[in-house]
Amino acid sequence: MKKIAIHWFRRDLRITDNHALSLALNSDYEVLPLFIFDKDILNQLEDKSDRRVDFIHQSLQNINQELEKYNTSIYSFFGTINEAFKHLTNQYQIAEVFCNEDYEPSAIKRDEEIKLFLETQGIKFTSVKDQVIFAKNDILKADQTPYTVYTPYSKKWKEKLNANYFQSFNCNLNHFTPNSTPLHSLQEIGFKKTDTHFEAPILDKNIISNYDEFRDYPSLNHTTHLGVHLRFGTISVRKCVEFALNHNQIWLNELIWREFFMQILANFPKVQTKCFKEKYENIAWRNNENEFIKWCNGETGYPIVDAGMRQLNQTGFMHNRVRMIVASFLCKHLLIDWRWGESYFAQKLLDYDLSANNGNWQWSAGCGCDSAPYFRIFNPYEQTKKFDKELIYINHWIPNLNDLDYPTPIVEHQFARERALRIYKEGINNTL
Ligand SMILES: Cc1cc2nc3c(=O)[nH]c(=O)nc-3n(C[C@H](O)[C@H](O)[C@H](O)COP(=O)(O)OP(=O)(O)OC[C@H]3O[C@@H](n4cnc5c(N)ncnc54)[C@H](O)[C@@H]3O)c2cc1C
Repeated sequence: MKKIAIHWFRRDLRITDNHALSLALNSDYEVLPLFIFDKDILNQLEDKSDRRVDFIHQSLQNINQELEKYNTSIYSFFGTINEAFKHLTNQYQIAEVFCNEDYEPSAIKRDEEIKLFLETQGIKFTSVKDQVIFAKNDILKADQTPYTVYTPYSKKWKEKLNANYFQSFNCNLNHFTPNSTPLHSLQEIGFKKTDTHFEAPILDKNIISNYDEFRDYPSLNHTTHLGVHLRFGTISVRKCVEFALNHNQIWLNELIWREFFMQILANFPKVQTKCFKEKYENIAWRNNENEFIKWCNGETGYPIVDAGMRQLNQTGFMHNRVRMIVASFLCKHLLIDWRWGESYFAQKLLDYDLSANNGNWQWSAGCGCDSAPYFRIFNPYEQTKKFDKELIYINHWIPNLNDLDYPTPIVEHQFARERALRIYKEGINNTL
């Protein structure tokens, strides 16, 4: 049997400018493209119409359409990662497995285990940087410790950047091994098609060039919606960074925030469950379940909060400005533990990413690295005046705003603000 190499697709669902794929295709072996529908992950998803699974499935179908021209297709496996590699090592003579690095703690553990298993079989495991420009240890302070404040991190990030970092990786698509096994259907893996239409990833010059001017107004929808594509690698971050450099520095800053939070999670994995600033663990959250349900359903009686939550529930997306408002509202106005909100977003967001979600929730709650100070409490009414003055966004998501059945405010703003200030202060001082 001829020896082959495997390219294991994970968060890199594209066949151009893909680092690990380019290495595999340049190796001495023909390459089998692999995707594993990982039961350990899929079983955790309660909603069988999960938009992320649909997105992944559609992206794999798109890749297969391209691969057809090269007489191959993705070899899909439905099971656990261990089962997949046991099966593959029985089925094929594998010389090497290539993949792109994934920096989430559970993925790091998974990759270490698979690497060990493959090595016992005499198979090399090669994993390389692809989803970021700078990974965990690439941008460090002079004393070789990680940055925990964004501004100096981003300054160093920009100083270090040069054209080599965003050079495209050439993928020689003629070097695949033939394969004709069909992709598992959504049904076969226990999921359903959703009603979401996924736009192809586009670096839209109009949106990006004017990003700084319009990005904060939710009704204008003037952001790129590339979050999901960066999350699953259907666009290359190198292309995005190159485009940002040429068109808009503020948009570049957003891409750097993404990497900032990724290196925070990788260097401080405790943030996955704990406040970055430990003293915030002592806040006496009220954690009222009924209020939480109202927040989730967009029934707080605060129109900008409710509009955001309804947008999230109906589409899987929420505008960044509104994400900040609803998160602040949950933690400060309702005094509900940020982890509850984080976990709700994790279920619903199409662009859900552990590091960005966690980092931004901790930022909003005041307990994260480089957070908004705890006494900065967004006033939802003032935010509306500034960013949705004509109520266009609100009216879109709450057509019955003026009807009698629209709820009255769940809590009075000034009262909630003072309560939050008191409870936060008491919590933080508890440990001094
Ligand atoms: C409470 C809260 C939770 C969030 N959860 C997530 C999440 O799970 N996944 C996620 O990708 N972003 C998250 N964000 C950040 C931000 O809201 C989204 O990245 C952005 O709204 C996505 O829209 P877009 O793709 O049009 O991005 P654009 O505004 O066009 O920005 C381009 C890209 O830059 C990155 N980016 C932008 N802002 C941030 C940021 N503040 N932190 C990290 N990366 C950023 C994203 O990859 C984004 O797609 C969260 C923000 C808040 C306040």
